[in-house]
Amino acid sequence: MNEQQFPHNFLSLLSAENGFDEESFIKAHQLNDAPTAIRVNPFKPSAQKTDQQVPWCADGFYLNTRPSFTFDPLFHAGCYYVQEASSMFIDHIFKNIRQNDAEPVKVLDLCAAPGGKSTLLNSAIGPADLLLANEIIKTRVPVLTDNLSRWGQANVIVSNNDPKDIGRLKSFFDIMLVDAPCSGSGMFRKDPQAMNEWSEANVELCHQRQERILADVLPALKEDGYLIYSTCSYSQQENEDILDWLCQEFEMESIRMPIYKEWGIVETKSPLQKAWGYRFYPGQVKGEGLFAACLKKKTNTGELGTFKNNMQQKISSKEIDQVKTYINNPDNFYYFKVNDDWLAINREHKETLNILQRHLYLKKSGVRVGKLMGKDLIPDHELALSTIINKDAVLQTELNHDQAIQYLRRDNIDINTTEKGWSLMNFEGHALGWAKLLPNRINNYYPKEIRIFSQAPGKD
Ligand SMILES: C[S@@+](CC[C@H](N)C(=O)[O-])C[C@H]1O[C@@H](n2cnc3c(N)ncnc32)[C@H](O)[C@@H]1O
Repeated sequence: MNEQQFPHNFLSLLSAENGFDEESFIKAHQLNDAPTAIRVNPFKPSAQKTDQQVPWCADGFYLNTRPSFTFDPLFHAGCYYVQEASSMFIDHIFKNIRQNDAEPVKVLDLCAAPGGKSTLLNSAIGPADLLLANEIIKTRVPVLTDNLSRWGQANVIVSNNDPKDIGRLKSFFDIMLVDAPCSGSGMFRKDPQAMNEWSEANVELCHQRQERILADVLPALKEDGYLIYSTCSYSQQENEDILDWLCQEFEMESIRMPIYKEWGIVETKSPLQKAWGYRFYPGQVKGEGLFAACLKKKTNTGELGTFKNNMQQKISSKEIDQVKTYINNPDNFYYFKVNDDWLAINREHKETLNILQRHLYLKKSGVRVGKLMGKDLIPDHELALSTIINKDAVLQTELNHDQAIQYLRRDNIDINTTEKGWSLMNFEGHALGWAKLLPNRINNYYPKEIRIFSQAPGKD
């Protein structure tokens, strides 16, 4: 790639940015050697072969080669997420603003699909904290719920709403991440096609949409709450200009982040000198293009009104006791039903769940445990992947790599077993899902929608 191959005017605009090194940027795009990185799941430790740590994220690691993740059962078990390294800077920001704050927090990830930053935030929060991961586009919600189900936590809710709907939850969240839809120039190296769609007119459209999204959702942030704003664009209109606008229109206060020179991140000051931002340029950092910043809200937008809780279904304590046998530390959770399904969420979140059920379209709430059929539980896939399951209450079958791939393809599995009943199908001790062991066959219950379709291991 040479400089002529970037979209018209793209490089000339970028070269005006302080701290931008054009030569290393062009070279990084010419070499086309985007680093591969994963972020490990702290709740599902596994023997990952990792090479070098991502400097701004303790769970992030670069890999020297890009393996076929599709054919790695540990990927399907939720032991790690494949995420480009710059994005993991959100972890650094989150840990800095959470440092001295022992109070539980409600965290919103507004533009969440496919869930890279949601799984990151889910790792960073504790059980008494809650994450609401929202995605406006309905068809993008399943991938978000699948990724969060793999992560295995019960302190997470997924919604499918417009930012305006969320904005009605006045002063509800302590921290919100707006990883805004943008013109995407930061992904040019990984996705050269994105260059064809880039134009100054589109940057302007994205800028307007970013302002609209932020104005709609900001009422939901508490006074003294934090907004983390990020894009994968290099354009000042989508980045520093947005920060100036937030400071001017909403009296927000910029929070400066500690960074080390050797990380290669460029700290910027917005044109009106109101805010700090953090820019990631390929060639200067080991990662893709990213912009991130953090601001504190200094105004009060009122409170959400109170209301009577009359939405809960009547449920029998006998049934709850039955469900509890499948859960570790069962008294830590609140159990509820949605249609015939039993779900569990960390008990601190009962009230919050109730409020969110009233205001939003919830697509996942805590962990779906399964359906009760008389004395039996028909276990849900989410339960298998969760870290709250009581593994002593169920059968477990350890699979080798070939058997695990057969299972993940939803094929017949070649195993000899004399056990009968529902069994977790494990790989290296990590559950992949359920199968039912019958006297003369095994029924494979891996969900059809997420099974492996490709036949031969290859690069993905
Ligand atoms: C940069 S992507 C988010 C990536 C995600 N945070 C991650 O780390 O995996 C932006 C998301 O914003 C969503 N989006 C698009 N238009 C939107 C709008 N008007 N309001 C809110 N979200 C929107 C897109 O569907 C997309 O999922």
